[in-house]
Amino acid sequence: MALLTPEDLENINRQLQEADSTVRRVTGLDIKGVCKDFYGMTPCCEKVGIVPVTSGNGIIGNFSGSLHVITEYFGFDSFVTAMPDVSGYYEAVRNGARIILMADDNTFLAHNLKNGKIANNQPCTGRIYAEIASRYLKADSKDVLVVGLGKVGFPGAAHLVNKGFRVYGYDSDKALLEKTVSDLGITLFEPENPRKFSIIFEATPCADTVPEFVISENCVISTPGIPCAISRELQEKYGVELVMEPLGIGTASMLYSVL
Ligand SMILES: NC(=O)C1=CN([C@@H]2O[C@H](COP(=O)(O)OP(=O)(O)OC[C@H]3O[C@@H](n4cnc5c(N)ncnc54)[C@H](O)[C@@H]3O)[C@@H](O)[C@H]2O)C=CC1
Ligand SMILES: NCCC[C@@H](N)C(=O)NCCCC[C@H](N)C(=O)O
Repeated sequence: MALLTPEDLENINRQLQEADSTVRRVTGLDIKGVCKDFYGMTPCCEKVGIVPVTSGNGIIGNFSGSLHVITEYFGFDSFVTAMPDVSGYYEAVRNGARIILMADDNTFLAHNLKNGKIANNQPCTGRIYAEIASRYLKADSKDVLVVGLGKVGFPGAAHLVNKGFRVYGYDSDKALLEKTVSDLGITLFEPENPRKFSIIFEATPCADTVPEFVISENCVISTPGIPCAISRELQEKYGVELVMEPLGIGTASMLYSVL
């Protein structure tokens, strides 16, 4: 899995605010409003214990601190434990955490100790970015292009199929693409038969994966993928609404899903 870097998380509060204003333009709701509508739940100051984890590549400098900013932004009462790992988990529970947030190099989870619900960041991220894309107020059809059908992209594509969108899928892994087309009953997107989309959802660990010939004027590109799926130049040339943020929207989706 491509790991976050401290640079990705710089000034997370500003990144979150910018993403929120884009989501408002795209959907008419802020991120909180989309989460509330999507999950049918509203937080009421649940206490969130954030536990740093030292395994694998170890602690990412501002990861826990960013989660503290993010949880507070979405109306939760959160704290980062002084200790990491098992001691940190113990500390979180002893200090009254109702929801635990913690991540190693492979899994980022939210666990509600009271109702037993547990969430994984990858599917939660895919679904919420797909949900935001599906609510685009200026969409010209129900056709959606999905680029990247992995642990984030596949759940997002499945969500769009369930919502009745016509999903055109593309992934550089041909075997995965073929299997996903048959599993989800989506349409294989063939770059040799170019067409434009007003809704695009991207979830790959590569830059510039969305080619110019699929971008329509004022389209929405909803993309958790890091680095960015299009250049700043293309974004400005087509007036693209770019929904992109490195951690907060996916974390909000996890938290709402365990309420
Ligand atoms: N913003 C956020 O909150 C989050 C962002 N991410 C990011 O989302 C991205 C995807 O994560 P995962 O789904 O876990 O990775 P993954 O490795 O499971 O899936 C990525 C998929 O993209 C495909 N791909 C790679 N390059 C491509 C290209 N040039 N064109 C088309 N397809 C291409 C791969 O074949 C793979 O199927 C990563 O960059 C990850 O860091 C992940 C979780 C949360
Ligand atoms: N964008 C959300 C998905 C994050 C994921 N790609 C990642 O970097 N996971 C590694 C997190 C490691 C955290 C570390 N163990 C700590 O606790 O600081």
